[in-house]
Amino acid sequence: MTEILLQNGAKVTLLDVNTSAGKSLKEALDKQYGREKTLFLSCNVGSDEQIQAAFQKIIETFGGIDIVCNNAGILNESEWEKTVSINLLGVIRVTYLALEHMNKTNGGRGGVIVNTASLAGLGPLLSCPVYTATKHGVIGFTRAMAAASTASGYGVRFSALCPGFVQTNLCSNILDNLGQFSHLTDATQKYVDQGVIKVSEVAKCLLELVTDETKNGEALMVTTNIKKYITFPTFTQ
Ligand SMILES: NC(=O)C1=CN([C@@H]2O[C@H](COP(=O)(O)OP(=O)(O)OC[C@H]3O[C@@H](n4cnc5c(N)ncnc54)[C@H](O)[C@@H]3O)[C@@H](O)[C@H]2O)C=CC1
Ligand SMILES: CCCCCC(=O)CC\C=C/C=C/C=C/[C@@H](O)[C@@H](O)CCCC(=O)O
Repeated sequence: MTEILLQNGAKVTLLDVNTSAGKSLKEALDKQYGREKTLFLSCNVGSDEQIQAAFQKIIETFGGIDIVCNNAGILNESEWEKTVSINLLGVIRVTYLALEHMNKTNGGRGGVIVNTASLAGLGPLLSCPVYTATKHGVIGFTRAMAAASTASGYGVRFSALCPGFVQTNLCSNILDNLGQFSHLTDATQKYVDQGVIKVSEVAKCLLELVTDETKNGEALMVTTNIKKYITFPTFTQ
């Protein structure tokens, strides 16, 4: 995701609780894109203070915040409260703190916030009900924020990215983290066996949500053979 943003002219700040991984990635990106194009800051999305400090440093370094990608996430059905704290509460926390800087009614210059949900945010994944709940929550929060932003004149677009299985560390460790639902490994594997998508495909979808200014309140589903904007039921007469 970082690379596609850099390739399209953005300067990118990487925020991650994993300091060693973040520093290593920064070193690699420096060689390819130049030291001035990226910044790495150690940051736990569970901490208001760390997020606020990071945003302050970003503004000092790059002058403002135009794009936020809430991508931090875990899957651990044993440590389910931590899963909620990071996957859902972290998205809400970062969004609200970013809005303080991006909101046009607050002196900001607007922008776009893309939240990484999941296919499990659109349908229940039986082996990880809490993960499923967090991702459903991310989609609901994102869509509500999009409507609130439009109605309030914030000038900030919000959309959710809903990938199927993607070849990453999280995907590699899934079956170890199903907790009381580990007996449903085979059922989960069934979905994995339907195909795993490349990170580059997800990144292209991110770029579309960032650059297409008509996209607000969207949930973009991407799997090995489907890419579609989800239509949700409406209840107003
Ligand atoms: N891998 C997959 O099959 C899919 C993943 N997703 C979502 O994509 C997002 C990225 O996950 P992956 O790249 O797959 O997993 P990953 O495990 O490779 O990356 C997750 C990143 O989040 C960071 N992180 C974890 N807790 C954090 C915290 N408290 N504060 C800051 N950073 C924290 C980790 O250090 C790691 O760098 C997650 O939200 C995940 O739920 C959605 C659909 C499919
Ligand atoms: C096991 C956790 C995976 C963590 C990474 C992901 O977020 C991957 C999500 C990938 C697939 C999710 C599939 C969800 C399927 C459900 O919607 C299922 O209920 C579909 C039922 C309807 C159907 O099969 O037609």
